[in-house]
Amino acid sequence: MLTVILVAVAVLVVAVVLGATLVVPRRRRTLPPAPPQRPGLDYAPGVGDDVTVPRDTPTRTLEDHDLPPVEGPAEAPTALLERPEPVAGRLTRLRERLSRSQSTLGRGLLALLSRDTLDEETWEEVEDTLIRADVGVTPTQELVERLRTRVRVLGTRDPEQVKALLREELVAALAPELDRSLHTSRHPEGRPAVVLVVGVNGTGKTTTVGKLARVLVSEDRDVVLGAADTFRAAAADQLTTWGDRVGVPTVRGPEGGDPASVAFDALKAGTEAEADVVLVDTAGRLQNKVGLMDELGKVKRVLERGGPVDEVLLVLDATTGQNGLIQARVFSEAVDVTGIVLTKLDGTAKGGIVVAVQRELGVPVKLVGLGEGADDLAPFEPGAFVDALLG
Ligand SMILES: Nc1nc2c(ncn2[C@@H]2O[C@H](COP(=O)(O)OP(=O)(O)OP(=O)(O)O)[C@@H](O)[C@H]2O)c(=O)[nH]1
Repeated sequence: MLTVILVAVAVLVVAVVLGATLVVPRRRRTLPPAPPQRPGLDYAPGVGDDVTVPRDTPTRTLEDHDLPPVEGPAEAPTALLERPEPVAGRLTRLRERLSRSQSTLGRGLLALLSRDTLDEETWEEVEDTLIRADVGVTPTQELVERLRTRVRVLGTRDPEQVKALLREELVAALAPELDRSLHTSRHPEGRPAVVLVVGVNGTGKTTTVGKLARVLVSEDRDVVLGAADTFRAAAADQLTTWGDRVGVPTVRGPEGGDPASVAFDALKAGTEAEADVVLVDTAGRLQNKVGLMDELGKVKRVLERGGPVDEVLLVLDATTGQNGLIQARVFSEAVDVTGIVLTKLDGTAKGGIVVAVQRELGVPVKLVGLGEGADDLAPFEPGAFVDALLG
């Protein structure tokens, strides 16, 4: 019994001691003092507050932050634009290419004229060489006749002098007196100049519009492009790419849409943007003459609402020779061509097509394409062209 009483007392004592240890600290346990409020972090600092209270976390660097994803181009779009070469510097470079590709004509003529005897047979060979170079029969006969007379009158066979005479006659055959300037200036009454570019698909029409846009941009002109070649969707894409490269907007329509409506929209956009010039690319399929006339006539009429179209440029591929002349004839009946662009002169050993086509249409070659490079379009200059031909 005593043992039981002792155990009970011991249990009671242990319970009291444990309870005391558990209760006392709990009663004493109070919340830790609140950290001081930090001006600038926990509340807006007032006068007299120490704003240099150190922050509670280390300062994060830019690398530690999760930055939002960049939308759009990382650089300003203008930084991506190409700077077209100035036209003035082009001709020398292009001349080299021309003289390389066409050296056969110049070299052939000079070799013939340097022969010991300039007999009938030699003059016939000179004629054949010029005709093979696409100069055309009548212009060739006229040229050779004049040259023969001058060589006889001169009475000399000095190669340099004969070469100088040949140069003069070739330049004369290219009608250097023709006005080859491009009318691309904004009109005083506040409307943009309008340039309509026509030609058979594949002649380099779209490429020429793109290159011409670059020429104009290099001259600080504000340009708007109209992709009225709705026949081939890729043509509009191609033109848009050309424009984008130099910051020129392109107005386009749905594939197979009305080319005249695209031309209208392009002119409207150009007028609203106060552009200097609107360049309009066309499809000009040669499916038949009536269809071509209808299509180009409609496009031209729409563009003429504000005033006459400033330039109608016919693009011809120099490598197609006589075929180019047939195209020239058909197009000139459909629209009043004001200038010719002869492309791919770099791809032909000929060059006489310039003479033939000017004669055919009575309008000047104003521009020549001398390669696939973006700035391989040069103003046509008879003297420089003949120098390149003669090497
Ligand atoms: N070598 C050379 N190639 C050229 C020249 N001009 C254009 N080309 C090339 O000729 C091909 C046809 O050019 P495009 O501009 O597409 O011809 P297009 O007449 O507009 O034809 P569509 O767009 O179908 O109407 C392209 O591969 C051009 O790079 C040039 O002066 N020299």
